[in-house]
Parts: sequence; structure tokens; C-alpha cells
Amino acid sequence: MDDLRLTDERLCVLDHPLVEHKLSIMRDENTTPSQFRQMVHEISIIEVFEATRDLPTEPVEVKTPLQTMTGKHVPSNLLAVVPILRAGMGMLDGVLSVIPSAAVGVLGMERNEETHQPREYYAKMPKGIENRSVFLIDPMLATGGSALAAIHYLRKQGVKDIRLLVLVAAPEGVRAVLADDPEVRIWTCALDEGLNDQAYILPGLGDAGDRIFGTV
Ligand SMILES: O=P(O)(O)OC[C@H]1O[C@H](OP(=O)(O)OP(=O)(O)O)[C@H](O)[C@@H]1O
Ligand SMILES: O=c1cc[nH]c(=O)[nH]1
Ligand SMILES: [Mg+2]
Repeated sequence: MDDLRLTDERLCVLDHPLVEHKLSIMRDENTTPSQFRQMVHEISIIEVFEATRDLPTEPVEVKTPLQTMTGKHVPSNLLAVVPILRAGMGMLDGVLSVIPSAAVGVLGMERNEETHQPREYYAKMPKGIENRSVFLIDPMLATGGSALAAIHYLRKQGVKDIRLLVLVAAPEGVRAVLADDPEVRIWTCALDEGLNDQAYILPGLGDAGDRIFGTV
């Protein structure tokens, strides 16, 4: 099997000791919801730094205590964040702490436990989202069904730049998303081994939504 990391330039697997450290805490079955939420928050901040490397900047005149210089600003009205409910909410605060000018849309998706097909149950987007780069956030990319439904929704709204940020991805989901959409880019903190019979990621971390919200 080819190594997705090497063959697809639209996939970025974060390679950082702090990311691996935090992910290992998240994967541990003994980690409490409160610790789990904290790790999701911290790791999302690191990930969004990677996913914003190529943002455009504009010059801005800054007066330091010593002299005037030309600094750089990221223009406002450029970005939007769209968490996929529920689990994507766990990443939202961290992402917004780094890009506070981003507008927020939310998309409710629920995977059917038997068929593994996603069902959209809520959508509310900011006006003008089609003119923004959209950070679509969800901790888990398993079969890719939920992410693809979200990407289809955003393309229908006219969004051109979609950046999918996940924390743990299965190769099956990455392949499905990249094959379906020719433009989307994916960032993940880990590329795991694959899926089990219930389409859960192995080794994974279990059900991210349940672990964030303490519903198990
Ligand atoms: O790639 P897929 O096979 O579609 O699986 C991944 C989806 O499953 C989980 O959500 P879930 O349906 O459990 O909803 P939740 O966030 O409310 O728990 C996860 O947060 C993703 O949205
Ligand atoms: O492993 C998985 C797969 C889907 N959703 C999750 O939360 N975890
Ligand atoms: Mg869930």
C-alpha cells in the first residue's frame, strides 16, 4: 500500500513531539472527559498554526517605542470555522483563540450506528461564507462519510477554499475525501491503521463526541 503521507500533497500529517504527547493522553481509556477536552483544545491550537501557514498578509505600519516599521496583518473577513457537531465543538475554542476574526458556521452530522451513513440535522452558516477560507473541524475522520457530506454542503454554498482539520484519521477516510473532492486539503495529527467492523478507527481513541461530552 502506498504511503499517503508521501503520495498526496493535499494531506499534512503533523509531526511534532507535543502533538504525539497530547494525542497519547487522548487515546488513553483512563483519561477523563475534562482532561480529554483540554488536550483537544491544546492540540487544535497547534494544528491551526500548521493549517494557516499560507494565509495572505497585508502590510501595516506599526510604531514601536523606538521607531516606525512595516509589520504584517492577516486581513479580517477572510476566514470561517465550521465545526461538525457534536465532536467538532471541542476544537472550536482552540481554533478561534488563534484566528479570532473568523466567522463561525455550525453543521450537525450524526453517523448512523448500523449503516455508518451520516445524517445532516442542522446547518447555520455566516453570510458571505463563500468568500472565506473555511476551516472544517472534526476530531475524527473514519469512513469519511461525515466530512464528505459537510464538504458537499459547503461546495453548494459556493465555498472555494476548504481546509479539513481532524485529529485522528483512517487511511480509508483520507482516500475517500481526497478522491471525491479535487481541491480540499486535510490536516491530521495522526494517520491510524484503519477501521474495525463498526467503522471505528484503530487504534483510535473511541467515540470522540462521547469522550468530550462525557456521554458514556
Ligand atoms: O468519517 P465517518 O465515518 O463519517 O465518522 C466520523 C464522524 O463520526 C463522529 O461523529 P458522530 O456521528 O459520532 O457524532 P457526534 O459528534 O455527535 O458524536 C465524528 O465526530 C465524525 O463526525
Ligand atoms: O473512531 C471513531 C469513528 C467515528 N467516530 C468517532 O468518534 N470515533
Ligand atoms: Mg460520536
